[in-house]
Amino acid sequence: MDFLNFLDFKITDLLDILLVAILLYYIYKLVRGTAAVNIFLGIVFVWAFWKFTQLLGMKMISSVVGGFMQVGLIALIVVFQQEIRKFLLMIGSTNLANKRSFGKRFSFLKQEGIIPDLKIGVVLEACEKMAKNRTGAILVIERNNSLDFVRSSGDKMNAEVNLPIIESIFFKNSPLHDGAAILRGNRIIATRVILPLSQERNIPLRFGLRHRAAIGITEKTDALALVISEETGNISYIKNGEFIMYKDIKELESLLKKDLQ
Ligand SMILES: Nc1ncnc2c1ncn2[C@@H]1O[C@H](COP(=O)(O)OP(=O)(O)OP(=O)(O)O)[C@@H](O)[C@H]1O
Repeated sequence: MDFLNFLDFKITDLLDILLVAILLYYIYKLVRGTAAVNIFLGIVFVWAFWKFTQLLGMKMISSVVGGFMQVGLIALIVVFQQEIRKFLLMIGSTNLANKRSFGKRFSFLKQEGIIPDLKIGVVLEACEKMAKNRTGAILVIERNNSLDFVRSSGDKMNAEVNLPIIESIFFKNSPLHDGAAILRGNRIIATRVILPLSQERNIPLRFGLRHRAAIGITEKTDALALVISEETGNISYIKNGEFIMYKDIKELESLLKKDLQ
């Protein structure tokens, strides 16, 4: 009854499947919308062709393609160098001390001590005011992945989140208004930050660099972004590289509360 062996399903098998699923999800997240998808499909095609020629016993062509596949691993590292970098960055920048439940117990791991929770109401009030005045802004809210790797591209700050500070950062004539502000808990930890731009090709043309930058950082990390459009005064909520729709500011507030729990 060898064919029934697959019924011998252990808990480690379940864990195995789960880990592969998570790995595939992260790979998908990294390559989505980039040229890497086409390269990956190209590799799959060459591999399928190689197996096909082997099956038909076409020795010469299969040894040529086989030779190519043998150096495949090195080629993969070269071709996917950017994606591998991002993947390692994503894992390496996971800030365990920032995890809400975990972090409260292990807050001594953080150099800056216990960080108070973000006052979402204050942030949204500032967003509404800026939207009314057509002041463009990007606020990036850190969650579990540390944003230190982008923080260094801007100016460090350590100010409590409050309405006048947010408004004055993004005030058009302020020297700080360009780029993004990063929030960690209830503190603004950087301004004028340059975010990585998303390479996604399906972003509607009406969205420019500000929105592309917010999509970029939320694709690469688990941060949340609020973007105020200078052109339309719309407040966009961006998570996992996608625009999250909401009806009104109350709904946005509850979405943010949920995502920051
Ligand atoms: N990589 C980046 N990181 C952070 N901020 C950026 C980045 N690129 C552009 N910005 C910000 O976006 C501003 C330009 O916005 P742009 O008009 O291109 O975007 P938009 O998405 O159309 O927004 P809006 O609707 O406000 O016009 C810049 O002045 C700068 O402050």
